Amino acid sequence: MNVIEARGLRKRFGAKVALDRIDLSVGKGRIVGLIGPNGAGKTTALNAILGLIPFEGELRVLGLDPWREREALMREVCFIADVAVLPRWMRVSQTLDYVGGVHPRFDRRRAEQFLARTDIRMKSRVRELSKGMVAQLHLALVMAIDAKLLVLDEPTLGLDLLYRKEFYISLLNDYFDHDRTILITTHQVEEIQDILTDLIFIDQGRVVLDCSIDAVAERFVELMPRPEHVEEARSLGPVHEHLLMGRSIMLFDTVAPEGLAGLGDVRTPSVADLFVVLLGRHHALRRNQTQGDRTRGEAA
Ligand SMILES: Nc1ncnc2c1ncn2[C@@H]1O[C@H](COP(=O)(O)OP(=O)(O)OP(=O)(O)O)[C@@H](O)[C@H]1O
Repeated sequence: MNVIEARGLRKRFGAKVALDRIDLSVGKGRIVGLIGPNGAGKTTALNAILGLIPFEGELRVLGLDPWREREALMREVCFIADVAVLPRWMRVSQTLDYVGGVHPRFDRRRAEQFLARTDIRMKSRVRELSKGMVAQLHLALVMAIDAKLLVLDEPTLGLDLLYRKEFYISLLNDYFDHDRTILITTHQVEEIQDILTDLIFIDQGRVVLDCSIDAVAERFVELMPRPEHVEEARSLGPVHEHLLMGRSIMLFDTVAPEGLAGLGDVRTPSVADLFVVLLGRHHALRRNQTQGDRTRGEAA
């Protein structure tokens, strides 16, 4: 059974379609990056998965309908939101008391062990902590809950580079195992690409790419052809080409790398480069569709 299974998932806010019939399958033991520009529908997708909003279409999370069976789902799921806040008047020890009181799967000792490795003191009040420390405390609370699915919506927003790195290292070393699944949204793709097992690009409520990181390496190749081979490389149909310091850089989709290697330097594109190219194509496609619809409308 997949941890998340969506078929034709749709969410409208009035006339605005935030999710446009998307399909998703996320298996156990995966670390999935849900990547998209502002307004793409990421938070809406997470909210549907967490049972926070009603939706159209089919959606199962850990075999449950998140909207109808939210209570049961909440026992198995943890969540850090981009607007995550902890009560500022509480002492750190009281936040542990609180989560211990409301969540049957909270292991207080685990949270304490994690916090012992930070500069956070049990007696401090939340308002005395820096933004990075609040994120660490939040992570300590969440990681001490024995959940099957952890959902992180921009968890490192506003943190400096060191805290961001530390956050993801802790997540991998202290939390992740192959029985758990992590779903992360972030705009800082470069920082998480090494920890992801899967990538989902979403734009304007639609899934633009859904594949494993291993499949990305098999499917996409970036080529910097030697000047004498530029035309030959072009004839192989790159999905994108741009110039960098006078040299052509081409992106190929499902073209055997062996055929390209003789033409220049090949490498796997970074997730950020792939994102820019695929999103650009998706925008152009949607623009053409809209123009086509308009022209057909006028003709009719
Ligand atoms: N409660 C709401 N009422 C009306 N429109 C909404 C609501 N929530 C989201 N939307 C719209 O749905 C679309 C998707 O929003 P969403 O917050 O899911 O995007 P996002 O990918 O998380 O963006 P960001 O990266 O900026 O957080 C946007 O156009 C947004 O304006």
